[in-house]
Amino acid sequence: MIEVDGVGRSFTLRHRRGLLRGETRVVHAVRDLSFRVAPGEFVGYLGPNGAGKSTTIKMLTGILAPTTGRIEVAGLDPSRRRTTLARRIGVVFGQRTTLWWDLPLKDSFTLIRHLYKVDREVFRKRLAELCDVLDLGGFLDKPVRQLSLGQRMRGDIAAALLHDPAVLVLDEPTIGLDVVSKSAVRDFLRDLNAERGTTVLLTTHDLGDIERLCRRVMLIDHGTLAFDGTVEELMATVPGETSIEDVVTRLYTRRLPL
Ligand SMILES: Nc1ncnc2c1ncn2[C@@H]1O[C@H](COP(=O)(O)OP(=O)(O)OP(=O)(O)O)[C@@H](O)[C@H]1O
Repeated sequence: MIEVDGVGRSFTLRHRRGLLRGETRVVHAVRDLSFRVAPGEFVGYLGPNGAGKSTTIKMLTGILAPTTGRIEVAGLDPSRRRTTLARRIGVVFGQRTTLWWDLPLKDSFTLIRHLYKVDREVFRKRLAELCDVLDLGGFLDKPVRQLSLGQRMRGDIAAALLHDPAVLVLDEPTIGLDVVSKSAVRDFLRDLNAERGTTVLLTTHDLGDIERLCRRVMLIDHGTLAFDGTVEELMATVPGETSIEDVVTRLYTRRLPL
């Protein structure tokens, strides 16, 4: 479902002031990244700040084109077929909303139905299902700007799934949520993956998300893939440690690759 082969992405920065004014510097955000995600997998994508996670997600969703290498998501090259790909994937950015701020939540959903050309009857059924499992009924008529963070996040997740995508990419979907909202979002994602077989790639700094949801975890550092295996294999990389938080802290601070 996701194929990444030898992918790199660099950014060229030009110094605007000071002694180096006019000189350029190249930042290699991602280098020689390769992995595959099979249909129905639920994969965690971990890494310290600045490791290259968001850059990877932007390339998977077609927002950025890779400088080198090849990417295929749901059979398409994301940067060349972004519009077609949008019908096959759902994307949730925890730190910003894709909903219309001033409109009632349900109006955002209707706009999305038109954008994605979802059949009216299919949409009605899907929205009813999502309202039920994500418990959206109490705030469908409220403008998005009046929603709490937990309500907004559930709205964003519903919006990403209205067109029933085969792949869901989540960038920190539980950031800032209280324990109850977090648990509701996690339960929903687990059921979605188990029952509908949706492929999920999850970026998070919350290791509880990884523990509760992901069988497989990939770890990126300095733009390269440093670990790819099961959570148990990840734990075994630091013998004697029993908490995933301690293991990941040790790995980040010892500097990767493993
Ligand atoms: N548009 C850009 N221009 C220049 N440098 C960039 C750009 N986007 C990302 N970078 C750099 O690429 C590197 C990887 O950034 P990226 O945002 O992918 O990291 P991340 O793993 O998502 O970090 P975080 O956990 O803090 O969100 C960083 O050094 C960052 O400064």
